[in-house]
Amino acid sequence: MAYSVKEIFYTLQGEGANAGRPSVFCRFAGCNLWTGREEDRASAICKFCDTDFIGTDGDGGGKFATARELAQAVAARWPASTESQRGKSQRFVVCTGGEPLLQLDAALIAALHEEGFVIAVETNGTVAVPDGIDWVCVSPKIGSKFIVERGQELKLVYPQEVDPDDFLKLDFENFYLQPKDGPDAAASLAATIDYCRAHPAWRLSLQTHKIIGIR
Ligand SMILES: C[S@@+](CC[C@H](N)C(=O)[O-])C[C@H]1O[C@@H](n2cnc3c(N)ncnc32)[C@H](O)[C@@H]1O
Ligand SMILES: Nc1nc2[nH]cc(C(=O)O)c2c(=O)[nH]1
Ligand code: SF4
Ligand SMILES: [Mg+2]
Repeated sequence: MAYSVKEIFYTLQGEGANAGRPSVFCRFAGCNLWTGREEDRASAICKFCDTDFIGTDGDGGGKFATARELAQAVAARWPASTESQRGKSQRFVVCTGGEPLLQLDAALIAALHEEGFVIAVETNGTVAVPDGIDWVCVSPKIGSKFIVERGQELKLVYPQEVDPDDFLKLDFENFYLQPKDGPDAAASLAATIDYCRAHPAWRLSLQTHKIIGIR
């Protein structure tokens, strides 16, 4: 199948349990919870998205005809001079979007593994997770049909119209609350800090890339 990719870039994972880890980000175009157009935001299921995921015109973006071609484009972003530290490749790719699981399939998972990558995904939890992904981060959106009940990391944007503790029964290794960025960012941060202090099963996830001014 062909893949539509907004952008591919090398940065540090900013969020959650892998914050600080050098990573290639592969941002797929398109989402099932918002068109990405501002005029549709108010009527979207997911209304607080901070990302431009429309089209394939970003840095390193494009339409890729095969899994192998896309995996090679991801690998080309990993700096060659850093190969094999501490006796092994540190190659790490974060598949995000948009909603990456609308496109990430078995062929692409195999091709990224062949290129030596550990594969992480950032997903909204409405699409079944294919086998073989190494790190699954699920970020539920209230109002959507949530189906992914296990993974490495549940990262809930806060506040939303839900009690976060309702998610603690699910089978995740890490539970993070991430303050909702946007017009009420300061209030969201304060509320998130309060919630974590009162409910210590949760840890604070800051969007550190925004704080330090990288992508
Ligand atoms: C842009 S989404 C793409 C992946 C997937 N569609 C999802 O929602 O998980 C990547 C991450 O950014 C988070 N995010 C999006 N908008 C945000 C905002 N305004 N404030 C904080 N986190 C946000 C999402 O919840 C998700 O964890
Ligand atoms: N540095 C950095 N870390 C991130 N973690 C999740 C992101 C995303 O948009 O999925 C993101 C992003 O856009 N940049
Ligand atoms: S589900 Fe993810 S990509 Fe889609 S609109 Fe929401 S935050 Fe953005
Ligand atoms: Mg982002």
